[in-house]
Amino acid sequence: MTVIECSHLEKRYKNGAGVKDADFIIQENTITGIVGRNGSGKTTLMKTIAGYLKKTGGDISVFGETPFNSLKVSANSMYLDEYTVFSNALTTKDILHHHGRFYPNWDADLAKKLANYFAIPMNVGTDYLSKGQKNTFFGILGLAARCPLTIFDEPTTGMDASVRKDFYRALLKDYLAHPRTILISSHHLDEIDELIEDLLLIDGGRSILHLPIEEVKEYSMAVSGPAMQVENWSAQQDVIARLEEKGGFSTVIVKNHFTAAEKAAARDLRFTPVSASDLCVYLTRRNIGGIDDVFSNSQHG
Ligand SMILES: Nc1ncnc2c1ncn2[C@@H]1O[C@H](COP(=O)(O)OP(=O)(O)OP(=O)(O)O)[C@@H](O)[C@H]1O
Repeated sequence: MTVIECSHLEKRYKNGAGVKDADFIIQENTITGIVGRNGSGKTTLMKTIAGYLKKTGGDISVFGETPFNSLKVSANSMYLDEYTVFSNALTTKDILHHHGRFYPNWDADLAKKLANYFAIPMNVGTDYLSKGQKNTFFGILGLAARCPLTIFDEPTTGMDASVRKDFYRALLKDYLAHPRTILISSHHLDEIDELIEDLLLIDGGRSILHLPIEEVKEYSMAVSGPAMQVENWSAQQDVIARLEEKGGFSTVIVKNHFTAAEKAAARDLRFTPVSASDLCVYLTRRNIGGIDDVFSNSQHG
């Protein structure tokens, strides 16, 4: 069953930024990683899916309804980010209790065990938790609620490395036991590429790649060697990026759909796989040079 369908979706703010053209379908019971550079539109997209923001163009359907002002979408989805706010009159224990009253699939035992494992204080308001504890607590809410659609917007902000690892493991274990539709955004694709099934890459407000993560890992190849040979060989290929030439050697990133004969013709060239995370970097590169260029020839004037 389709849970989310976006067709040329737009959610533009007054300044023109936001989501400009999102086009994808997400099926029930999948974990999708949403990645993209800072400011690419991930949060805007996820908040539009959750019904927090109203689209300005195109189409969006979540559980068959336009999400903005939809009771069905709010009852069946949960959006969590680091800015989630609860009244300080409520302790963390109270918040767990109230979630149990609101979310029909709430697993109170799991929430309690996770809070205990992650050493979350239970007798304070969320303002008294550290940044990492607060986000871990929100992560626990997202897991224990077992909402049909759960949206984690950069859930591991502030978590230390071992908490991040444990959180993702808890997420995977609970998802396998209780499949539902999960969206998770992250700037660290290499941390979630074993967890997610599909990847949605956003760039400049547009969805530019939506594929199973295993296909993303096979999507491209780095081809290196003497610059002239690389140039000649790649002339007939789909080139994604050309890396800086050094000492007469160069590397191109090409789509991995060349034939065996084409590969055999590239005798002196070296083929290396490109990780999903590196591919996303190449697909969203800006042609504005590197950070070193900011400092070169300027003398700060
Ligand atoms: N309330 C707002 N009003 C105007 N522009 C906004 C607003 N919120 C976000 N934007 C702009 O919309 C664009 C997308 O922002 P968004 O927060 O969705 O990106 P993001 O991919 O989640 O970024 P990050 O990875 O840094 O969290 C950015 O250019 C941002 O400056």
